[in-house]
Amino acid sequence: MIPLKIDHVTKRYGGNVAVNEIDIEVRPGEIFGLLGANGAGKTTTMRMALGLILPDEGSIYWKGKGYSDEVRRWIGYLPEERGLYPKVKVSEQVLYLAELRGMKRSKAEQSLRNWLERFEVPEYYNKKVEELSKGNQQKIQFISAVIHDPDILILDEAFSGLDPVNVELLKTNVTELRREGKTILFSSHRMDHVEELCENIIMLHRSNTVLKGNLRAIKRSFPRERVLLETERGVQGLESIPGVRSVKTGEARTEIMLDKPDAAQEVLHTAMSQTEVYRFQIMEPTLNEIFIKTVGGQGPHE
Ligand SMILES: Nc1ncnc2c1ncn2[C@@H]1O[C@H](COP(=O)(O)OP(=O)(O)OP(=O)(O)O)[C@@H](O)[C@H]1O
Repeated sequence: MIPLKIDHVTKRYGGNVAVNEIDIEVRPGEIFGLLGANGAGKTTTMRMALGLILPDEGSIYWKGKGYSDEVRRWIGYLPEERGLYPKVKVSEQVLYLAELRGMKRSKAEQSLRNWLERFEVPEYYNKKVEELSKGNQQKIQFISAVIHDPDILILDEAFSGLDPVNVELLKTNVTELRREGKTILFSSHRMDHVEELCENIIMLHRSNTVLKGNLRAIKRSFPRERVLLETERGVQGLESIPGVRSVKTGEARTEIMLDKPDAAQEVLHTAMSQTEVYRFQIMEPTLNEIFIKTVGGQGPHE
């Protein structure tokens, strides 16, 4: 049974289509990437996956079922806009949210203490939210999303506002949840995070699906237009090779962008005819490059 299935879903606001005929299936033990530029339809999709708004066409199934109170308890949500009350104690509000989702108080207390340990902040149990830094509030928000041990997790910009150490800590916990078999829908503008965590993705652009599938296969399907070159001495004349778009020479290496992937061999010949080549690598496109190419220069923002 697929834990989260978005089946041919369309959502309109007035006359505007916010999401057009999209299909998403997220399996157990999977982090599925939901990508798109501003206004592409990601939030609308997540709100439907949470059961907060209804599709106009198509259906959403959680473990094969339509939305109900039971389904609500299976879902954990980390919203992009953080919504903790500053004056209320961490334990009070997280335990309240856990009880709302059907958890017994004693079990919720134990779970909260475990999660605070996992995030290396056990002392926050009795602190007010306003006493915590923004990044640490983010950890508490994440804990609120997972405290009731949901099978389906919807994470919107999970790592925003965190320093690099805490990004790693949260990533470790997200991958641990994947290992436990959770089903995770992951929306982010950070393509490097998506590349690291997601096996499958969907890319939306102006409400439509423009790319979908296995990330490795998607990367293989795009032409390899970037060459890295490390040589003993500088190489002359790379710019004038037909099919070379640009040459950027840095301290230790040269990066060559190609219009025609075939030009790579001529780049290598030219370099070898002039000096010793330490490294020659034809690079796969990064997801960031694919994103920019696919959504027509409307790049992702941080
Ligand atoms: N409540 C609403 N009423 C009217 N239009 C809406 C509403 N919510 C979203 N839209 C429209 O639907 C489209 C998709 O918006 P959505 O918020 O889903 O995009 P997004 O991909 O989450 O963008 P962002 O990255 O900026 O958060 C946009 O054109 C937006 O203006």
